This record gives sequence, C-alpha cells and structure tokens, in this order.
Amino acid sequence: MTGISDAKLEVLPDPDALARRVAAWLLAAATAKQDRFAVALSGGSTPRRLYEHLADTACRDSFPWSRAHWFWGDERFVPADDAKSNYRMVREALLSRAPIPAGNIHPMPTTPSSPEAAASAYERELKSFYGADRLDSAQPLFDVTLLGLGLDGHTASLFPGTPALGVRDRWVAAVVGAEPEARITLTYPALESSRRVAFLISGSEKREILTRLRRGDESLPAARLRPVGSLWFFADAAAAAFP
Ligand SMILES: O=C(O)[C@H](O)[C@@H](O)[C@H](O)[C@H](O)COP(=O)(O)O
Repeated sequence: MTGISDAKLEVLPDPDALARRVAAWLLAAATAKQDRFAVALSGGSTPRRLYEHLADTACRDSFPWSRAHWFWGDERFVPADDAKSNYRMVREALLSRAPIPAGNIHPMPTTPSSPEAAASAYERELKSFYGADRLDSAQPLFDVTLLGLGLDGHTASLFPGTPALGVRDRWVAAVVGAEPEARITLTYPALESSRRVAFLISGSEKREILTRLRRGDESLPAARLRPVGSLWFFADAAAAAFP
C-alpha cells in the first residue's frame, strides 16, 4: 500500500504540458501490458485536455484501443447528455474521437431507477469484468486510476463527512445529499485496487489544498487513499507553487 509520503510528484509548466505528460505516461503503461488494460477515468474539468490529447495526437495512432477498457471513477446521477454528466464530457473529449469499442466502456449510459440501483449495477459490471467478487491486492482491478482533487479535498465523489468514506464492503456507493445532484462513486477499496493512481491537479486555486494533501492531512478524503500500486501527483506549476 502506498501512502502520500511515498507519492511521486511531477510538476509541469502548464495544463497542456500536464496533459501531454500524462498521455505519454498512460501510453507507456498501456503498451507495456500485453492484455486488457483497465483505466478508471476522473470527471471534472482538469482531465478534459488529457482525454482530448489521447484522441488527437500521436497517442491515437499507437494506443492499444482494442484491449483498453474505460471505467468511471464516479458519475453524477443525471442524464447522459446533461452538461454535468462525466460521461458526456468523456464522450465529447475521447469516446467519440478514438476507435474505442462500445464494449470497452463500463458502463454505457443507462436509466437506472435510483442512485442505489445505478451503484449496484455498476458494481456487478465491475465484478464481472474482474472475474471475482473479492479484490486481490496481487491482481488489481485497474491498471490506472485517474483522479482529481476538489477544493475541499474530495476525490471521485468521496466528499468530507459522507458515509461513502466508510464503505469498505462495496466497490461502488451512492452519494446522496453531498452535492446538488446525487452521485455514484468508486469506494476506497475499488479506487485503491490499482497498479497506478494518478492525481491530475491544475490551477492556482488548488495550491493550498495540494499542499495540505502532500502533507498527509487526513481530514481530506484524497489523503486517505492507500493504493496497492504506485501513487502519482501530476500538477502544473500554478498548483504546485508553494505559498
Ligand atoms: O465528478 C467529478 O467532479 C470528479 O470526479 C471530481 O472528483 C473532480 O475530479 C474534482 O472535483 C476536481 O474537479 P476539477 O478537475 O474540475 O477541478
């Protein structure tokens, strides 16, 4: 298990350089593996440039799209075409612009009856892909988990003071009441079951929360993550400059 103090920090000059670096890092990880390559995608605004970069540049021609599988770190419980939908953002930036087989996107949008039903359906799909109901740290669920960092220290939809922080017996949890729209989120066990976890952090507004995160402030949900694999912070200079 990797703690914050063992995380690798890379500081890039600006958001475009950050996107290019993480795209190259992702491509190297994908090509180094000879079979299925599973990525948990972050929502929010920061990763959009990365997703566009993967679809638009030399990465597109050398990425192993046929064996790469794409999952959601979290999703808002809104229609797939809603401006708040992570699926919509990733569809616009990546899924509609790269040769990704529909069967490699998990899950494809559905119209579940409730956040709880959506969480249960997603968990079933994860377990089916993984091939077991219990996570084995020697066989992580994901090859890469991409995460963002909220100004309150949340990541995915693990918000401070919410019940999902304590869920260790499920892979996906419904989050109701923390935000205007209900969410579903991977829980700590699922997020941690990854060969590599990478936070993408950009902008001067993230400077203070990144400093707290790197100091291991465990009041922050992001600081409590203990991946079975490696932990990376990719930050631009605006976010990484220390006060
Ligand atoms: O669905 C979401 O919103 C994300 O999963 C969330 O955890 C996000 O990564 C952070 O809020 C940072 O968002 P920004 O990249 O927009 O700052």
